[in-house]
Amino acid sequence: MIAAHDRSATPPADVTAGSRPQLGEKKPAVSGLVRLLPLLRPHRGMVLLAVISLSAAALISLALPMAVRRMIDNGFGQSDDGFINSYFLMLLVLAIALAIASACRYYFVTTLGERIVSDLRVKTFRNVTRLPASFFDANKSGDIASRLTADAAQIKSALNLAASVALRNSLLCLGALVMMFVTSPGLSAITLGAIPLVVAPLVLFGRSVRRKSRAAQDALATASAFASEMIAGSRTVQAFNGEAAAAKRYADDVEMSYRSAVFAARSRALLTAVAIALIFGSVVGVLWIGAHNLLSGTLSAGSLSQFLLYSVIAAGSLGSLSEIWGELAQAAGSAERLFELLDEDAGEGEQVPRAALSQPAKGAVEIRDLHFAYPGAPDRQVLTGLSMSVRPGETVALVGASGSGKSSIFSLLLGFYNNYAGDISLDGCDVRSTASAAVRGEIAIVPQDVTIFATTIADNISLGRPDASQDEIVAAATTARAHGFISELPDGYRTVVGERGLTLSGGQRQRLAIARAILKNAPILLLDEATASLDAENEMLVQKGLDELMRNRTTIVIAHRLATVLKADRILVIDGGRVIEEGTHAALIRKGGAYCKLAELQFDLSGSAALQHDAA
Ligand SMILES: Nc1ncnc2c1ncn2[C@@H]1O[C@H](COP(=O)(O)OP(=O)(O)OP(=O)(O)O)[C@@H](O)[C@H]1O
Repeated sequence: MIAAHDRSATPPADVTAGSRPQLGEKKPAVSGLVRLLPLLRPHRGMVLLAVISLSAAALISLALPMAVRRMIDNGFGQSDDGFINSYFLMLLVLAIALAIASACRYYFVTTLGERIVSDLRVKTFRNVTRLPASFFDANKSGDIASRLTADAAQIKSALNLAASVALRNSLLCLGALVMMFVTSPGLSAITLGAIPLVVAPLVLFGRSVRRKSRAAQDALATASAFASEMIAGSRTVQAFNGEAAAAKRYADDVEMSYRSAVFAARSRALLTAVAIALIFGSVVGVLWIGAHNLLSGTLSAGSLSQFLLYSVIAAGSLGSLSEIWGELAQAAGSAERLFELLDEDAGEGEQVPRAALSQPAKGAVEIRDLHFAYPGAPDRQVLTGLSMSVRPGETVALVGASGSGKSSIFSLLLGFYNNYAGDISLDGCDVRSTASAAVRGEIAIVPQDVTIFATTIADNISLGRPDASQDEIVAAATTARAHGFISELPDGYRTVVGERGLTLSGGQRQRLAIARAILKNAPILLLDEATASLDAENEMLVQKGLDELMRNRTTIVIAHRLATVLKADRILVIDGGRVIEEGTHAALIRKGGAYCKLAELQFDLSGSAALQHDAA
């Protein structure tokens, strides 16, 4: 029987909408580091302490030249012994105060930097975990990880080093300029005229450094993404003798990042040279005029010394500001990359939930006229008007050629993609207008490709119910026929499994996944059977676990074995993204249509000749 719901229809226009851009395709945000400021808000107390110690250190530094002037004009000029002694004592006290203030400045600013970057990492990661499947289709996991590590580290070092020095030098520069005016307005006016000449090239160069360092970070992220993929797949790489090719590709990527970094370094070096030459050139010029003023008697020796010291402070702090400017520009590139991740819209396409699932859930699934294309390949229709319904407690098997769209149905049921046309409902509730978490709470999935995390066996089983008791975990594992092998592990349920469960066999990983689904105890079960990799004993154990899991639940199973289709209440044959046949195994074999041909290929039907006879 051809599926009653099968309707040919041209796909609605919006099916192909929703193509998701890759990270880095967007225009860089101009806000840069300024966006870090709101992160300071929760740490106001610490900010205040940092500002106080910073200002204290700057004020003390600024007081020193005044002391020098008074000493030259009053102490040395009038050979006053007592005056010199008390001034030196005061200088010592100032030096100690400066040391304490500088230490506090370093401590508070560094701690703030660490705090902000930690907060930013946590916030960004939280957002990343909520992003839709289309985001992960379009972006490499290594690149995302590199933003959370390398870019965050870059921001931290800029904040720790540069922000502390930058703020201190800005204060010093400003204070020194004011004091220069107080000391000698004439000389200061000449100095002021030189400032735009110094600042303009710095700003211009800063922009180019930022662009170049962003390119270096992007290139490094590409290399890191490739490296983490290769490390994760190291067994496959080695089995195919692909080490040399992988190493070469990584070397090429790293070389690219090196070249971008050298480019950025060249710009920064040039920036530093230009800044120092401009700043000290103007200081020398101004002092030359000051020396002539001293000779003509319009300026005292003490005042010229004071002016000299202030101009050295101003020039020195401007000089280091130019270096820090480069560092800050580099960090702005990193901040941009991190904020891109933070700004990714986790709720893309998700409307405000209007519907709520009825409780207790019954487990009815209804799909009507579903059209769907993956956002990354909007021109390729994967589902083309698929309709199916599953009653509560029923077991439905999906069969079909590879690539016919079976797993895509699971992805849509779980709400991973919203850019489809047609209707999907659970217990009469539209999936798209129900909160994703509520929909996913009703579904347990055992995927073909089981994901096991590098944590304890117990944590792996309780993924869907972190609050489950040890007894519940053991009970689920026992039902899934996993308790036996877990008990033999060195630390039992507390054994930490290798990354992606590599220290476990394929069958053991699958039984853990079944235990995970049993513990979740959801009314709807999605099962992507995977038996090809299992030996007979493991297959039997996995099958027993699955049988327990399927009892009294709505089950949709992508069937890979004959035993499953024989047990299913109904079989749906999927072809080209729609249901083309529907019925029991016997009925479909009798019909001699698409299922009959598929079953001969997919399941070894030679052993079931009797069954075919029966059907006939
Ligand atoms: N994330 C994705 N982005 C783009 N295309 C995809 C994506 N996932 C699957 N596809 C494509 O969608 C089509 C249907 O894939 P699907 O995984 O649903 O098939 P399937 O019937 O489950 O196949 P199999 O039995 O081999 O697992 C395939 O052509 C596949 O290339």
